[in-house]
Amino acid sequence: MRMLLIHSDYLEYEVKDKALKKPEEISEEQKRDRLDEVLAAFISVEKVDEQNPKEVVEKAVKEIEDIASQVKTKNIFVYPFAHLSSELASPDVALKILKEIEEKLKEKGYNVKRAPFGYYKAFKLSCKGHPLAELSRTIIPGEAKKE
Ligand SMILES: C[C@@H](O)[C@H](N)C(=O)N[C@H]1[C@@H](O)[C@H](n2cnc3c(N)ncnc32)O[C@@H]1CO
Repeated sequence: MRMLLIHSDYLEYEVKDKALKKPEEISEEQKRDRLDEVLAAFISVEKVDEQNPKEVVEKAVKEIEDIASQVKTKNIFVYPFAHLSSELASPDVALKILKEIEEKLKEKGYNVKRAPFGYYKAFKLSCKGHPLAELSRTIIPGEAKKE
């Protein structure tokens, strides 16, 4: 799994077209959304993650929690982003893993939104620009490498 984490004044998106034959079904409200004072986690789920989805979810949640506490926010935007890797996991596995990351963070008391899966989306982001505002993480079942 590859994650790009951006601490932002806000992240807002608007769903445009389908990017998969069968994207995630979404409600009218999910077609656009916004979160302020947010840690945006752009996530590419990779083929290697299919070997142990449970472990990858746990490690991703731990990394996100770690950074969220350093930048002092409880607002997390889980954003499916297929552009951080050339070895992508299948859409089914990727969606399952992203939903589990969302659920685990909610269980831990974070205010979490997840952008819809399988679409082209317009988005606006306002990176805060402090030293910890732009980070990346690589998570591989069995180990997690930091940037
Ligand atoms: C396209 C661009 O504007 C948009 N931002 C986009 O990336 N859309 C992606 C993800 O929502 C999702 N998706 C499919 N496979 C994966 C995967 N392995 N990991 C994460 N997302 C995935 O399916 C879309 C097409 O790849």
